[in-house]
Amino acid sequence: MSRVLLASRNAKKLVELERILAAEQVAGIEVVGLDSVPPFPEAPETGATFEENALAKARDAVAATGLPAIADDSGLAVDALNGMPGVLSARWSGGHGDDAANLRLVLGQLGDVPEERRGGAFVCAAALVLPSGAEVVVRGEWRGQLVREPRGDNGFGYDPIFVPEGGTRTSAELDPAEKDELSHRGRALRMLVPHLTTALA
Ligand SMILES: O=P(O)(O)OP(=O)(O)OP(=O)(O)OC[C@H]1O[C@@H](n2cnc3c(O)ncnc32)[C@H](O)[C@@H]1O
Ligand SMILES: [Mg+2]
Repeated sequence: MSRVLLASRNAKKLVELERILAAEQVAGIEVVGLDSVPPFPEAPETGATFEENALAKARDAVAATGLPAIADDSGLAVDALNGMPGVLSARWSGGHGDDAANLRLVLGQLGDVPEERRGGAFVCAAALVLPSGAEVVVRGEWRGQLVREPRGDNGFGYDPIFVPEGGTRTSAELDPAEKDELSHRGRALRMLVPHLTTALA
């Protein structure tokens, strides 16, 4: 059994990462969170791309623990805001991880932008880094529309204002399994699974 570290300090994101991997039933691995390893300092996420940040988080985790690590860097890219908040999604309103304030700020910035220009995408770069130094990073995207009023209690972050393409409910109104099936994170992690299997099983 190989232990694999999921290097995220966002509890709700971590739940999704664990759930998606559990559904894939990868044989021979035991997934653990950062609470199972001694604390180590968190490097600031200063990369210009989701991929750079995901790799940096996974590399830090491997360097500190010696375990293979998976990290996710993700966010919302809004067309009418030229792809922002993008890599700044977690701290868009200033403080880190204030989901309600971040979402309110994006809604305010979009203002009266009409339906046809309220498109955007959730993006997730997922990185797997091994103690040998081997690395792989993949990207999943999930397109949708930004609504004017938040709806739903599931998920986290910008889920209450994002209606996935082809649907009518926000991603905060989807059941967890429905979100995982479609989401940027589900897509990225499922792309990573064959690499995980090859590297560790
Ligand atoms: O870096 P870690 O420790 O993993 O945790 P974090 O919350 O800082 O994570 P990110 O740096 O990747 O920032 C992602 C932000 O993008 C938003 N986001 C990412 N995935 C999302 C999702 O599935 N639904 C809603 N918002 C999401 C949300 O605001 C997150 O805080
Ligand atoms: Mg972060």
